[in-house]
Amino acid sequence: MGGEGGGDSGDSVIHFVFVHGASHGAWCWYKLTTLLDAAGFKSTTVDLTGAGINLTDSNTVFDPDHYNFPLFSLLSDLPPHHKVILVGHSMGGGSVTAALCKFPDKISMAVYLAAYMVQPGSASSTHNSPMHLGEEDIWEYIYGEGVNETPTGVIMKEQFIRHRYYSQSPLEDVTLASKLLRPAPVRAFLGFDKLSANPAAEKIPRVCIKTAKDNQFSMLRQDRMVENWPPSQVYVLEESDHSPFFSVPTTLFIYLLRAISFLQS
Ligand SMILES: CC[C@H]1c2cc3[nH]c4c(c3C)C(=O)[C@H](C(=O)OC)c4c3nc(cc4[nH]c(cc(n2)[C@@H]1C)c(C(C)=O)c4C)[C@@H](C)[C@@H]3CCC(=O)O
Repeated sequence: MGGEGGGDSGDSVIHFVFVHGASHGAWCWYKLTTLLDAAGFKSTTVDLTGAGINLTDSNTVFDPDHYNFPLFSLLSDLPPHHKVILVGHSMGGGSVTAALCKFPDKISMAVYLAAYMVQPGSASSTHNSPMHLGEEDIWEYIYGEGVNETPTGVIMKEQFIRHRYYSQSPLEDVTLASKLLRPAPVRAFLGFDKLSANPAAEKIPRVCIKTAKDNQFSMLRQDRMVENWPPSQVYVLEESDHSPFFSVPTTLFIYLLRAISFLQS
């Protein structure tokens, strides 16, 4: 787990839990959690299995439940009646949806930030995927089980990182991220669209925050996700690249506060 902030551990405080995207870790939320903690909210960031400072080799993570385990364990350890606002970035949206299905009574709102938002039980197929294995030359694959097998890991090639992930972000953050990104578990991701339909998960309000200057996840693709599984609120971060936690942390902070103002108390 990445870390926790906020002095008050009581049930009354609004608690955000942040889930990183592919190759990222709890570290990527440092600006946003600083803002939230200073404003009196509680924030928790998680390192999924094989990410951030989690010690597992991501090439051994084949299953979504194994990948999501640190998030599931955090949610299952919450005190009774304590609910969190779950925020997922990019492929972290898949982990958020899995958590909605497994712990619907622990989540008051799910926020998808430039994120994978696919309805559980909707028959998706890899030909709809914006990222086929081998589709573009921007990815470095790791074949942990041999070259004739499905890759076990994937990471963006160094020369594409700045443009694709962080084009509008401060250079210091690009430098930091370049040193911290780790291979992502391809096989666990391939299981993300296998969730069954879940009526309890459908009842939880979902918010989509789109990123307009995103060179990784185009607005067209983001719009398609919203059309396919309409959320209750949609926001657009006009000046954001794929990584709003670096490029526009203050606007993101304001949008999160606006989103939660619609929660029933
Ligand atoms: C191994 C294929 C697997 C997959 C991997 C993957 N997806 C993203 C990354 C990787 C390695 C990223 O780095 C990026 C991200 O998380 O940035 C931090 C990814 C995205 N994936 C998205 C949507 C999306 N992905 C898939 C499928 C896969 N991604 C494979 C299972 C789907 C579908 C329908 O199958 C969808 C909708 C976005 C949230 C981001 C950006 C995607 C892009 O490259 O346009």
